[in-house]
Amino acid sequence: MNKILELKNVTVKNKKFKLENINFALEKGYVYGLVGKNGAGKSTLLKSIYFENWPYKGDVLFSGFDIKKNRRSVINKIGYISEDFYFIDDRSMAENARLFSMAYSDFDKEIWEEMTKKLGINLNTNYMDYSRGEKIKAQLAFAFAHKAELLIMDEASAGLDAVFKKEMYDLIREGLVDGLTVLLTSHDYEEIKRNTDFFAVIKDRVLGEFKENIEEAANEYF
Ligand SMILES: Nc1ncnc2c1ncn2[C@@H]1O[C@H](COP(=O)(O)OP(=O)(O)OP(=O)(O)O)[C@@H](O)[C@H]1O
Repeated sequence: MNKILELKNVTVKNKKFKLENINFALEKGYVYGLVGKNGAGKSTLLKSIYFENWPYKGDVLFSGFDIKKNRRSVINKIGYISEDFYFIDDRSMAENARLFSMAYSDFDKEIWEEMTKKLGINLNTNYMDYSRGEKIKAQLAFAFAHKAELLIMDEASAGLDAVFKKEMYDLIREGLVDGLTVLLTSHDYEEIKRNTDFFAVIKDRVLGEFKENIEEAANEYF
């Protein structure tokens, strides 16, 4: 198994909530879906993997490297796509890309220009003036431009129009061929069923195993 992300005995928590004993490994080239009711802990888990200020206990390995010890290089290879991503609100997207690209060693300006053009992103608009869908488009283009190997997508597709949703999953499918891996959450059962290869359910503060059969996973959910 060519593991891109592995969690070993991980505990994530915030002031009111704890998810313990999380163990899973994601193989490269697949889409993994996390399912769970509102408040189940999906975002807490994803934020803890990506953001330094969401500490966890246990080991999180990216391509075998401990994230805590190799944060800078690992973050270069992860695209985090959600409302929580941190572009600067009162700067244009062009300025945001200029500033943020400095932190990404593999940022490819040509891919950025090609993707933003393809997705119809107006780079002169301030980030805060984008609609929710436009923000997600910009984040996705940015992640592809810095050659992310893992996309963590927290409710990224919520509220997207049908055309962009299809475009987004088409881009993901193309990326999978080159070894991209995606870990996503969504509340849209049909969408997650159509676009995800493995599913895991968080229920009663426990994360179940990733399974190929969504019906089986969903039995635990409903
Ligand atoms: N910063 C925080 N401080 C305190 N409690 C928090 C914080 N963030 C989340 N929580 C609580 O932790 C629990 C898990 O929340 P989380 O956002 O991870 O769930 P979720 O599965 O992503 O939910 P949703 O599907 O509604 O987005 C909830 O009870 C929530 O109220």
